[in-house]
Amino acid sequence: MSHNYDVIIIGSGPAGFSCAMQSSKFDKKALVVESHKDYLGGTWINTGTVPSKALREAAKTILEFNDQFGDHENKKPYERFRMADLLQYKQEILEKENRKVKNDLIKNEVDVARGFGKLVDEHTVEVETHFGSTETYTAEYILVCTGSNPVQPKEFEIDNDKILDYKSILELTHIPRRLTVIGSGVNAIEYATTFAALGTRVTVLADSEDYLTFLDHEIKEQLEQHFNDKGINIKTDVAIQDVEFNALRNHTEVKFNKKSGDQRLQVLETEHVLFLGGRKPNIDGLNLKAAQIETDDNNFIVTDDSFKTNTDSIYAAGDVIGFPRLASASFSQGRLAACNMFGIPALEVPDQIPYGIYAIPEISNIGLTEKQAKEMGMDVTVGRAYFENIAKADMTNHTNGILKLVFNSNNFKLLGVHIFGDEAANLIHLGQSVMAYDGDIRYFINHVMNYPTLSEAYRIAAFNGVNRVYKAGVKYKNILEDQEQ
Ligand SMILES: Cc1cc2nc3c(=O)[nH]c(=O)nc-3n(C[C@H](O)[C@H](O)[C@H](O)COP(=O)(O)OP(=O)(O)OC[C@H]3O[C@@H](n4cnc5c(N)ncnc54)[C@H](O)[C@@H]3O)c2cc1C
Ligand SMILES: NC(=O)c1ccc[n+]([C@@H]2O[C@H](COP(=O)([O-])OP(=O)(O)OC[C@H]3O[C@@H](n4cnc5c(N)ncnc54)[C@H](O)[C@@H]3O)[C@@H](O)[C@H]2O)c1
Repeated sequence: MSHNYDVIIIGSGPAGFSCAMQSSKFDKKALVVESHKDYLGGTWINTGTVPSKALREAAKTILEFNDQFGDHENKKPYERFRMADLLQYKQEILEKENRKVKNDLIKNEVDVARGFGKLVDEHTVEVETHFGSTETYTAEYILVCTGSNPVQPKEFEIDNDKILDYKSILELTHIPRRLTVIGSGVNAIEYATTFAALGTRVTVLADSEDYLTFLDHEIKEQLEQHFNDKGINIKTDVAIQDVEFNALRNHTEVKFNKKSGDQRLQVLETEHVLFLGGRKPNIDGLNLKAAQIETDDNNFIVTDDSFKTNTDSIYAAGDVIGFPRLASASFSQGRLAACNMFGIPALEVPDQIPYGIYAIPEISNIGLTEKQAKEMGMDVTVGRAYFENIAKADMTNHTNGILKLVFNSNNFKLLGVHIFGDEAANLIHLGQSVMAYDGDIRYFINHVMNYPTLSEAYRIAAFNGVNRVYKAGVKYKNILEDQEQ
């Protein structure tokens, strides 16, 4: 049977975009269906990764300026900088990234259908356009990559004025003096530090006993120290009872209690509340049952390692299939889905992927934490470098940071890298490459690296680790010679 397209891709986020591009490079005819009226790029470009990071970069610049040159007018950033300028900066970047996606699709002859897509059967997608008409398309394969949307709070309502969510925080008209963030995921920590950088007094309320539990314990300690220094107050194990704007007192009240210990009701007065309580897959209205697509208990679409669902012609990728729900991973998943559909050999997404938290400063990690490695019975040693000992960090005034290497004490194989500090999300890739090629930490000693750079932290941490194994420095020569043989 002949179809209109080789592949129909429902959703134009990173998973859909990369599947479309890879399919087109394979000379396959692709159609992207996107329900957003104006923009391509999904959460990635419009409400998630790109705008939140653009806002963060603007806040970081303001912080750096204040830290480096002082606050001579004795004013807080929220009194000196206009949120409108920050928002305009974010908007310009968002528009720029949107144009790139649009142009790339045009250049690669990928068709785009604007409207809400739903499955009719294993090869057919119906698109309801914004004008109320319906178009039907068929393809040999379909990729479902519809992303995710915010979970709504149970205890109160988002009014998008005083009580904000993922989207409305990006439209805030002024820098608040006080902000309460509800949630304790990556997003909550990123926004908490972004607004703290702008001079906002931030409180984070987390429903769990702990947060960011995947971090190495020393990185977490650094983060908590940083929260103390910046006056960011984190309350864990909290049950929210209500959030309400009090017009008489002109502030927003958050009523909550601790889940254990003293459970008396507490009231927090704040200017704005930002609810970041997690996200759920976009499957409503997709009519997955028309193609008997299986979902798990949390409504994420189930796929195998090739991103194929239980129906042979239908693949799924990105947030809609669950963990790790990152733009970074979604790009790879979408591309690999295209390779697998069209029988082009490709490597799988490696087990070890880096995680980047764009707090100010950044946090990034890959591989085993020190505790995990020890729990697995491995003989491990760690090497540390503190940014205060790195010349580049002095020059850029970013001396608050640590890079920690976790490695096998017997053969120096690198098992994990954990960084807290400026450019951590970028720096991690050097460690990632060494790990991917099964390398050991002597790489960082034996290779000449540009100077001054923050990458010097790898060299210092490697020396520190080797020292620790050999206790005294006298055995360096042997170690380095061993490796050359
Ligand atoms: C605030 C925030 C910050 C983030 N920061 C980062 C970060 O720094 N790094 C990182 O790696 N990840 C980050 N993420 C996560 C990242 O944005 C997502 O993992 C990624 O966008 C998921 O990509 P996707 O392709 O699955 O879906 P999306 O990007 O969500 O795109 C899905 C698209 O499908 C469309 N769609 C949905 N249903 C239909 C339908 N039925 N018909 C047609 N179209 C439909 C939607 O309109 C949307 O455009 C962040 C997320 C948020 C919320
Ligand atoms: N740098 C990055 O890579 C990056 C940045 C931001 C977001 N993301 C991704 O976007 C997605 C969403 O991230 P997120 O951090 O918003 O969500 P999340 O699901 O990671 O975390 C939400 C947290 O909020 C808590 N929570 C939920 N309801 C609550 C309530 N009523 N009171 C107090 N706490 C409550 C939950 O226990 C959970 O810990 C994730 O997939 C994340 O990985 C990635």
